[in-house]
Amino acid sequence: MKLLILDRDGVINYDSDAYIKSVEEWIPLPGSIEAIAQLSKAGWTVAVATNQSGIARGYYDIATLDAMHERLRSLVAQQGGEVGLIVYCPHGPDEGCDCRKPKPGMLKNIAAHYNVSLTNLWFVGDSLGDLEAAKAVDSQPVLVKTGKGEKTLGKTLPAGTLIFDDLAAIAAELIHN
Ligand SMILES: O=P(O)(O)OC[C@@H](O)[C@H]1O[C@@H](OP(=O)(O)O)[C@@H](O)[C@@H](O)[C@@H]1O
Ligand SMILES: [Mg+2]
Ligand SMILES: [Zn+2]
Repeated sequence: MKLLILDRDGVINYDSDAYIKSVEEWIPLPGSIEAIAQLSKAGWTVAVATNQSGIARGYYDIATLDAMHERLRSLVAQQGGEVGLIVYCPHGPDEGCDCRKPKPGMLKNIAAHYNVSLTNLWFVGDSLGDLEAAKAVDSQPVLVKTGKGEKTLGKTLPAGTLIFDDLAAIAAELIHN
């Protein structure tokens, strides 16, 4: 099956150093909803793996997070597509969980859900931790320049990292090649 895993903040929606704390603050990046819908209609399953330490920090609750993801699903459905499994890490950096990126726990979870190999599976992110999570399980790290991507570009990237301007460019590449 054609499975693509996306980071959320900075890839699908605008990110903020103050966290995305409400549905109102959850604003899709230009072209991202269309890109997901087009990928979905082209036979791709689009899943999401997102760190949400704002839960542990008390900035917002699970119900609010679920409402953001319902909004994402609704917007993509309005364009004739659908969003696959959305997995999040609600823990803080000091809790030592197995799911917080750069650990690959969420990627493993999603691959197991769909019963597919992680090898060379594209994982799209804007932060170095996203790319490192992909590398840790021999998936393909893919950096977008949106969100924190431009800043991440200045760091040492995992070997073989692919770089795209945004999610729309990735959709064009995957659908037309
Ligand atoms: O990019 P994804 O994984 O979808 O989500 C990132 C968010 O959970 C937040 O992650 C935080 O990092 P810390 O969790 O505080 O290290 C900060 O980078 C925030 O700016 C950001 O909104
Ligand atoms: Mg991000
Ligand atoms: Zn976690």
